[in-house]
Amino acid sequence: MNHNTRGEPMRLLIHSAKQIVQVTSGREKVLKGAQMKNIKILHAKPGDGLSIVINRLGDIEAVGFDTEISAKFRTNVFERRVDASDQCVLPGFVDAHTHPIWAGDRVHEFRMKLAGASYMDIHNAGGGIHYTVEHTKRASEETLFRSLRDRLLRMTKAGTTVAECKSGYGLNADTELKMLRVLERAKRELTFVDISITFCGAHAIPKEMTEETATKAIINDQLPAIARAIRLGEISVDNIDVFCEKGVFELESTKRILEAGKTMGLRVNFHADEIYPLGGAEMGASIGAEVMSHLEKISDKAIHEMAKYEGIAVVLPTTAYILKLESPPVRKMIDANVPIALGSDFNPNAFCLAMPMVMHMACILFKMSLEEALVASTINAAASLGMSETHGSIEVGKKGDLVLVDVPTWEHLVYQFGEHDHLIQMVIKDGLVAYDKS
Ligand SMILES: N=CN[C@@H](CCC(=O)O)C(=O)O
Ligand SMILES: [Zn+2]
Repeated sequence: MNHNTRGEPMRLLIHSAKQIVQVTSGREKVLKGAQMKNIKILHAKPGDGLSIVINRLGDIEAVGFDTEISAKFRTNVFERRVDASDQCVLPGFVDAHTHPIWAGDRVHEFRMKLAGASYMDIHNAGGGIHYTVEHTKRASEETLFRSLRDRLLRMTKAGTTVAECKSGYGLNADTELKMLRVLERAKRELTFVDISITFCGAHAIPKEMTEETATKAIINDQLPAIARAIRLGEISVDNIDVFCEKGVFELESTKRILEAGKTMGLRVNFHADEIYPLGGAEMGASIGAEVMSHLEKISDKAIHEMAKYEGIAVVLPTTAYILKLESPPVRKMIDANVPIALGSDFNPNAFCLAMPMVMHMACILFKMSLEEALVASTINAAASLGMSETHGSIEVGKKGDLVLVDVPTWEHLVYQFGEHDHLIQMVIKDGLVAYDKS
C-alpha cells in the first residue's frame, strides 16, 4: 500500500481468489528465452484467499492474501467488492495485431480457399484486401464505428483489454483518414479497451497504381495528410505498418515508407516474411524496427539481428492455420532470445477475436508452452506496443486490467479450446467492470 492512501476510497476490491497469475512481479518490461517459462503465480492458502485492490485512478494498489489486505485496508471504503471464490485472476490480454475496422466480410473467399485457392491467388485477382477496400470506402464513419465497437466488445468478453488496431482498407488519404478518425473515436469513447493505433496505408497496391506510384502516394500524400490531422488533434497514431511481401510492397519501398513514418515519430511495426522469404525481417532489423509480425519465413540472420536489439516478433497462429502456412520458427526464436508476442490478427481473412483460442493454437501449432503463450499475450504484447510499463502484468502501480476465470487452474482457459465464453466470469478494465457474465 502506498503511503497516504489510508482511509481513501478505493475503486475495487477483488477477494477470495484461488490463483493470481501476475506473470511478472519485478517490473520486467519484456521476457525472452527461458524467462518466458517462469511466470509469477500466487496461490491461496487453506483458509486464506487472494485479493487485489484497485484505486480510484484505476491502478493496482495492492496484491496479497485476504488477511493481509483486509488488515491494511480496514479503514478504506471500496466502491465495489467482487467475490472471486474459486476463480483464477489473470492480467487482461493484450492483442498485439488486429485489423478490426472494415466493411464487407469475405466468407465467399473462405469457400474459395477451401476449394484450393491461395491467399495471394485471390489477392492478385483483385479480391482479398482489395475486396474489403471497396466496401470500406463506401461505408460511413458511423457504420464503421458501430462494427468496430461490436468487435472490440467481443474481444473484451474474451479477455482482451488492450488491442493494437490497424487502418489499411482505405489505400488513399481520404479513406485511411476516415478509418483513423473512427479508431480515434473508439480510443476516446470506449472505456472497456485501450487501443494502440497503427497506420497501415501500405496494405496493398491500389489497382490503378504501381508499387512505385503507391509508395510515392503514401510518402507524399497520405503521411503528410495524417501528420496534419495529428497536429490538429483530430487523430493520434502510434505505429506505422507495411505489408512487406513479394508482389505487394517489396524491400526498397517498405523501407522508404517505414523510414518516413519513423521520421514522424511512429513506432515501426510491420508485416514481414509471411508468405515468401523476401528478407523483410533482415531489412526491418537493419532499421531497428521495434516489431515485426508473421515471420513464417524469417531467416536465421534476421533472428540473430532481432535478438541483438530486442526487436519483438509478433506471431499469428490463426493466419498460419487458416492459410495452412508453414509455422514461423518460434522455438528457434525463443532459443535465440527474441521476445515473442501473440496477436489474433483479426481481419476478414482470419475471423478470430479470442486470445484464449490464439494461445491454444500457439501451443499446438507453434509448440509454445502454456506459460510462453501467456507471456506472449500479456507482458510481451504490451511491450510490442510500448505499453509494458503500465500494462501486461498484475503488479502494484500498473493498470487494473484483469480477467476472472472460473477454472481449477489458469491453464484451463487455454486448454478448454473455445470455452472462454463459458469460463470467463468478469473482465475488469482500469478497475471498472467491462464485462460481467452473471
Ligand atoms: N497479410 C496482410 N494483412 C493481413 C490480412 C489482411 C486481409 O487479408 O484483409 C494479415 O496480417 O493476415
Ligand atoms: Zn495483419
